[in-house]
Amino acid sequence: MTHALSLLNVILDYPDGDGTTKALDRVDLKVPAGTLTSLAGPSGSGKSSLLAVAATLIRPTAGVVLVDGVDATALSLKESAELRRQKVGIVFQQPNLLASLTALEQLQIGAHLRGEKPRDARSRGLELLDIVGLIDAAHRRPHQLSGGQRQRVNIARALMGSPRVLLVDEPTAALDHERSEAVVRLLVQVTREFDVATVMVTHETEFIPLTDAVATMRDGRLSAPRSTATADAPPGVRR
Ligand SMILES: Nc1ncnc2c1ncn2[C@@H]1O[C@H](COP(=O)(O)OP(=O)(O)OP(=O)(O)O)[C@@H](O)[C@H]1O
Repeated sequence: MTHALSLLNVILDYPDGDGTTKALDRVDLKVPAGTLTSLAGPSGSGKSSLLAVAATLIRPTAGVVLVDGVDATALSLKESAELRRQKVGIVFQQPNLLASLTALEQLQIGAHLRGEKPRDARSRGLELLDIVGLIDAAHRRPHQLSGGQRQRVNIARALMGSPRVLLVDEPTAALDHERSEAVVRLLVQVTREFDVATVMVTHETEFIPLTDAVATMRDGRLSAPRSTATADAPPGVRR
């Protein structure tokens, strides 16, 4: 089986006064394309650090990060930025949409920066807005969208560059229960549809059964991912 994302024996030390804080301690994680792994664990356990290393935003102290088979830790900063641009989509907790741009324009701006043809970017943007259920809101600005709709734009924007790896940081933190479940279901759907390897940090354990696997961080150590296929879904959560 090929893994679009692999972290092998990854260590991340942050300087902390005279010593260091071990944010990631010999972490191993392999995420096959087309699957979504939930990342759980208490505050301060290292979840955001893991996402940042997987996103090639932070270089680990030791270990290997393979993105679509390429060792990001062996690249120059410029080369790893290019790898990130081509292969990694990131969905931050807050959508951080630009207030003056429509939903479609939020998607087009990244494509413009990547030098893509405006016409191609427009049609891909519309296709993605359709997939996330926002085709009728394509020309609305952020203040005309609900929190759930803004998060959908955020997800569509992360998919614009056709990433191989999608990293999602607590996408439901600001949403009510119904919208949270819809966003997690959407993430599973796009993971399948675009055959992307997705990692989602979440505190909402009740939605984990909707995803393919779960791994738990504790004090920088990551448990081996466990398939959710046999896990009992909590009442009210349909698989
Ligand atoms: N830039 C930094 N410099 C120094 N220490 C840091 C830095 N970022 C995180 N840490 C430390 O690394 C450890 C892991 O933090 P991290 O933010 O990855 O955890 P987390 O599980 O994402 O927490 P939360 O759920 O609260 O976001 C913590 O001890 C934290 O204090």
